[in-house]
Amino acid sequence: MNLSGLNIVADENIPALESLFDCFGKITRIPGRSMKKSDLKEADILLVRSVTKVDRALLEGTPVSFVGTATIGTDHIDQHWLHEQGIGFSSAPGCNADAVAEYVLSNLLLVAREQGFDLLDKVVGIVGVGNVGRRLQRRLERLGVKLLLNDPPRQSAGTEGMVPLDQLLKEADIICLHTPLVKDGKYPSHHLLNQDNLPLVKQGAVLLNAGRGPVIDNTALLNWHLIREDVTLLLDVWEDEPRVGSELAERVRIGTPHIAGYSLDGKIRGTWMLYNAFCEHRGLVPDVDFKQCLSEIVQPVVKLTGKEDLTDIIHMIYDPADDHARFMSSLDDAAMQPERFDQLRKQYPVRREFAAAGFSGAKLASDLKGQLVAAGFICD
Ligand SMILES: NC(=O)c1ccc[n+]([C@@H]2O[C@H](COP(=O)([O-])OP(=O)(O)OC[C@H]3O[C@@H](n4cnc5c(N)ncnc54)[C@H](O)[C@@H]3O)[C@@H](O)[C@H]2O)c1
Ligand SMILES: O=C(O)[C@H](O)[C@H](O)COP(=O)(O)O
Repeated sequence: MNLSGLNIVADENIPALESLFDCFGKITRIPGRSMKKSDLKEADILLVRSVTKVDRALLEGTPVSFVGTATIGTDHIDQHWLHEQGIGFSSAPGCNADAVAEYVLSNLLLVAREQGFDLLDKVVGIVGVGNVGRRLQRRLERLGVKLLLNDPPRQSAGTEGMVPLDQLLKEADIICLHTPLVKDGKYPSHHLLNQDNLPLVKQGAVLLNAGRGPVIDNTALLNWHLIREDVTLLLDVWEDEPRVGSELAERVRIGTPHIAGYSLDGKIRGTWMLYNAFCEHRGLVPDVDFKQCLSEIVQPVVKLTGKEDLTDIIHMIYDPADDHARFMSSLDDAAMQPERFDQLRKQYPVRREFAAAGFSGAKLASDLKGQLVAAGFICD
């Protein structure tokens, strides 16, 4: 690596920055939500997360020549303007997709246990079958769950087996939203679920959104849910986050502060992907392996008594009820204050991905072992 002396300005919530970017120069960490042009007067590299709007207003007149976002979503970035200006750009596609798929699985198993149903008797509809949706599809299929898939952009590119959104809404018992937030073009997803199509949702269905808040019109959702309390809501993302109205929050079975993708593995993978992208941008050869970045993080160990089922084991690694309890205790009468929402995210406990788990104690029964492999654990 023969590059140093650059100024790197980064969101304070990006992990593993020092081990990956120290070699390029001086790192200044600042809060992403309030980042402004004056913070970037001398910046060569800007590294953000989803809470910083990166556009002409932020960057014009600054020396920034490379922008990276350690996230999957890119709706906060004006990529067109960056391209016009010749500013290098990278996001981190798929970096936390496993974490989101695991968040969904943990949530669905929680609801199944509470409501006394078996996921195998339900039809799960996945809207948006990209990095997240495909991982979820694979795990549910391997567990034997029936699926309906909707992804018009992929369908028009030739992928078979998709159904129209209205059909999915009418026929699925569980609906999971994993589209990006797109406001224009041929397949906009802004308010994809709205007052016109929410009434199509089946009696007693489960509706989960771990994409972006504005993919569901939250005002329409609240009004509809006042008369459709039979539908179980699981929301990780909110239309006006970091502000969340209590009226909607109090109607959800699981409400979380946009943390579906917050595994430590996923966050560090995001930083590592930006490191690789920056090396490529400057014609450098990367020399840090992803495994090296994780080497000092403690491995979670599941201690088995022999009585656990799949839900128990998954919830030993990640139980969404804990996040929900923290979220609800942060609501005041009218709303979740933006500072509190951000604080919950900043102080998020270490969460590892299923594949990182080790096992001790009782031997795994072979049928449970098969389910764990299907769910994304590696347990040989
Ligand atoms: N809650 C979280 O913590 C979290 C974490 C990661 C990603 N996300 C969000 O989830 C989104 C999806 O992530 P991904 O990695 O799967 O992205 P991806 O780009 O790999 O896949 C998105 C898929 O959605 C499809 N799509 C686009 N517009 C659509 C529409 N109108 N209707 C149906 N399908 C549509 C695309 O064709 C694509 O296949 C991200 O853009 C991000 O906004 C949220
Ligand atoms: O797009 C993504 O990757 C996720 O939504 C990500 O988890 C957002 O986290 P943030 O950047 O807001 O910390």
